[in-house]
Parts: sequence; structure tokens; C-alpha cells
Amino acid sequence: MRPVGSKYLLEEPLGRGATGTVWRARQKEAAGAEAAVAGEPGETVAIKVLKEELANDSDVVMRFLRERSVLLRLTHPNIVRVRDLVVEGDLLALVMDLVDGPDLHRYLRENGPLTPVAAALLTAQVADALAASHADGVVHRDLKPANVLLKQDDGQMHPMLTDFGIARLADSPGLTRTHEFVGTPAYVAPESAEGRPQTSAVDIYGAGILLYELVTGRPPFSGESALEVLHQHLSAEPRRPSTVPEPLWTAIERCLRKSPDERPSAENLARALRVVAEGVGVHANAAQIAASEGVAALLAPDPDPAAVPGSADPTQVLPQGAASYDPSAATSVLPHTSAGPTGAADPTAVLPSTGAADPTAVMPPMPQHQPEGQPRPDEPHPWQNQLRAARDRNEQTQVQAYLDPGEDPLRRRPQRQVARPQQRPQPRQQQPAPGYGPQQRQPQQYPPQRQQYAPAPQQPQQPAPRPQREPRPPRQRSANPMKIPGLGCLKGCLFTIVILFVAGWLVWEFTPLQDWIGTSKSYWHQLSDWFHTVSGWIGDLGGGSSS
Ligand SMILES: Nc1ncnc2c1ncn2[C@@H]1O[C@H](COP(=O)(O)OP(=O)(O)OP(=O)(O)O)[C@@H](O)[C@H]1O
Repeated sequence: MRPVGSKYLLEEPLGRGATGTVWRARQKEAAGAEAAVAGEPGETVAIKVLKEELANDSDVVMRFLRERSVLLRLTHPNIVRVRDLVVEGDLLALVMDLVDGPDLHRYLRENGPLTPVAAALLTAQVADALAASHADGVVHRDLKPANVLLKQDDGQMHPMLTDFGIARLADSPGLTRTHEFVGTPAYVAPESAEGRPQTSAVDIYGAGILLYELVTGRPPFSGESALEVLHQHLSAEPRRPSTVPEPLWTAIERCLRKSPDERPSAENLARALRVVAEGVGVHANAAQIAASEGVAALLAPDPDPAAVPGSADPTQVLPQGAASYDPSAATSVLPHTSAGPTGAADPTAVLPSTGAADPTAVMPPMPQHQPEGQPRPDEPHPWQNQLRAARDRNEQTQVQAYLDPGEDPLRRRPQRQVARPQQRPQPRQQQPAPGYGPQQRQPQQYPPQRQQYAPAPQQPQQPAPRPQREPRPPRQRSANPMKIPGLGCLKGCLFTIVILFVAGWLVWEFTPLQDWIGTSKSYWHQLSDWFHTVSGWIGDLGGGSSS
């Protein structure tokens, strides 16, 4: 068991995300006065150990320490309580209450979508948590089902929002130097995707996506690449699925407005969703139905959204991320591009018409004036490095695809394995719906090794030229061409008799056997005598029995 600070012992990993690993841990002794919750020795807690990459970033450490008091004071019945922050050497960790229950992402995957009433009530509680944190100036920025834990309370599920402030911690100037941001493509608000100033309205957008996913089972925008998903966040209008009641759709649609200024506050959203839940339930009365039909009036734009400090960076626009996009991924760290102010003002200007198919097409113009911390024009832009790396990977893939199958080690192996049917490469499992796939947070999520050996699907396989065989030696005629049964046995018997005869002769001639039995006959004569004697006995026996 690994110690964290002097007060905690890590026991087992509960899961892994982009920013760190969450462990079940045990308290060794009560925490000091700086902790929000001292805790008891032996108490079980959850500890998120932030990635080394973050822990080694001095900006992140500074922010971690600066925001300590904010994170520790954030208490709400629907927020997972942060009990302590540990900063020790290269280690940054958040000690939290342990929530006994699945996260919403896993729950949805295992149980399917919720009813409109349940979805509205659950999201209303999430909105309560957001309202409390926004009032304290804290914006979550990474709202998604995986960050909502379901605490089991008297047979009821109680949503608990976690990972508050993590996105903000991770989004340090150190990381922006490499033009990356932390977020999850399926849940990213248009303004975050474009690098425009962010406010608490990003969380409302996240709540809209979450609500949509709760009732339909999938987020509204999906695609083959992060770029495609982000493009949809920027320009596609979500469509109402037939299973979503009109009042609930009104709430979703308001949350998903492209312009953050048109989204409601978390407080109003919570209120509106409770009105909707009452109005769309089977026991709703006329007044409740009427109230839910007029829910739009409750969803007025938030006049005073909480700002995210330092989020405004007009040089940052769309992330590329096409090569590394996993639609079901946890929080992704995606590279940002940069463009001049005009690019930022017109999101479509930085989006190529060909989309992700041509990575170079999304290369934005280099900014004329580089702010501090940005690469200078004579340095390769981080984008260029990323694109080059992606292209190199593609080229390698192509080279691999055109390799002579006989020389390609990745292909030789399955050919060898064909002889053993139980080891043939399995067909690939069907990919789950984007944003809704298998839990990438589990410690080991690597595809089975043998999948690597699967032949590249794009290239129709040419049959490998068969190597010239050595000419076979002329066939030997079989000693038993007619396959007479028992012939082999007979030969064996004859061979044994010959061996015995020769062995007997050797013993007769070269041992004192003749002296012992008192004879000077030759071997052959002695054998003839014995033969006649034995046949006489047999004759006597035959005669005796017949008489
Ligand atoms: N306080 C907690 N109690 C119990 N389990 C937790 C707690 N916090 C997180 N977990 C579990 O740990 C796993 C990983 O959590 P984590 O926050 O790292 O995932 P994530 O939200 O996908 O990551 P990220 O947002 O950093 O990419 C999740 O499966 C979650 O259910």
C-alpha cells in the first residue's frame, strides 16, 4: 500500500481519467487543521492522484495551492466533498469522500436511458450543485455523466457532482504553452472549442448535453473525429428525438444554445426541470401540464454568469485532435490551434470544407503577433509538430499496408496461427456509440494483443506468392503396397526368430554351454535332436490322448 502524505494509504485504483487516477484509500491518522475534514484513522476515502505531468507543472501546483480554500469550502448535498489536498514532492492529490455507487456514464451503459421524469429530476439536482458552485465563482468546465457519481441512499440514487475545479487546475499556462486544453469533445461548449472567454454558461451547455444523453442514451453530437464533433457543437442544431416531451426539449434546447448569453442560469434550470418533471409525469394535473408547457418563461438568459478567470484567449480556436479522438474517451487533452482575430470571430473560417480528411487543411495561419508563451514564428508551431507526427503515423500505416505480406511480421503471425483454430484472430468487437463506449477509465483497457495482428482492413489482401518448394525425393515403394493386415507383425516375428537363432549359435559356440550339458554336437545337430525329441513328445502326447 502506497502512502500519500503521512495521513493516507492508497489501497486499490477505482479508475483512471485524463487528469489522474482515483484510488480507494484509508486514513492512517487524522488530518491536520488545513484539511476541511480531519477524518478518523481507518476511515475509507477516495483520493485522486493527479498525473505527474500536472504535478510537475509549477503553474498547476501554484493554482492547486491558491484554490485550496475554494475547493475545500465547496460543500453541497450534490457535490462530492473534497476533504483535503496533499502536495508532497511530485505528488498532488485530492482527498474526497468515497461515493459508493457507479458513475452515471457506467449506469447509463448498463441500464439504458432514463425516463423523461427521472432525467429531469436528476439533472435538476446537478443544476442545484452548479448553482451553488457558480454562486461561489467556481465553474466546473467538464460536466459529463462520468463526473456524476450515483450515491445509493435508502434505495434511491443521489447524484453527486465530482471533479470540480480539475479542468481549471489542468488548464494551466504550462499546458496552454503547448496549445492544449482539457475537455471532452462530446460535452465541450462552442465557446470553449473556439477558445473564446468562458463563463458558467459552459456548465449549462454541459448540463444540456447530459440531459439529452440521459433521455436518449447518447450525446447529441457525435462523429468520427474530435474535429467533426466540435464542428457540430459550433454549427449543427440539435434535433428533438420523438421520445423527448416538448417541455423537456425546451429546457434542453435552451441549454444547448450556441450563444452562451442565451442560456439560463443553473438556478433557473433546476427550477424549470422540476416544473417539467411534474408536468410530463403520468399523474400530472392540468395545472402542472400547463406550467410545464410554459417552461420557456423560466429559462430566461442568465444576466450575470460567473466568469472563468483567464479563460479568454482570442488566439486559441478549434482544437484539431482528429488523429487522437476517442468518441467515448474521458476528458481529452486536445491540441489547440491558433489563428488571427478574424479566424476567431468566424468559426467557420478555421474549419476546412474537407473536414478531418485533410489534416493540413485545418492548419490555421500563423498569428502575426505572438503573445508571451506562444511559439515565435521561426519556431515550428506546436500544431505543425502534431500534424507532422500524425502524418508520420499515417505514412507508417500506409507503408505497413503495402508491405509484402510474406515480409510483414504483423501478418506472418496470424498465418502461422491458422493451423490452430482456437488462436485465430477474433473479429473486432463492434464500436459502441460515440461518447458512450466502454469505460476508458478502467486501469487496463488495452485491446487484446492479438487484435494487433489483424490484417489491415483497408487493403484487400493479395494472396502471397507461394515460395518455390524443394523437389521431392522420388517416392519409395511401400513394402506392403496391398496393405495386407498382420504382415508387419509377421515380419517382426520372423526377424525375432532369426535374432534368437543367431544369438543361440553364438552362445553355443563361445560359451562353456556344451561342456555343461555334456555334448560335442554342432549347434545345428543339437537343434535337430531337440526338435525330434520335442516332436516325439508331441506325437506321444497325441497318441496317448487318442488311445
Ligand atoms: N469520490 C469518489 N468515490 C468513488 N469513486 C470515485 C470517486 N471519484 C471518482 N471515482 C471513480 O473513479 C473513476 C475515475 O474517476 P475520474 O474522475 O478520474 O474519471 P473521469 O471523470 O473520467 O476522469 P477525467 O474527467 O479526469 O478524465 C470513475 O470511474 C469514478 O467512478
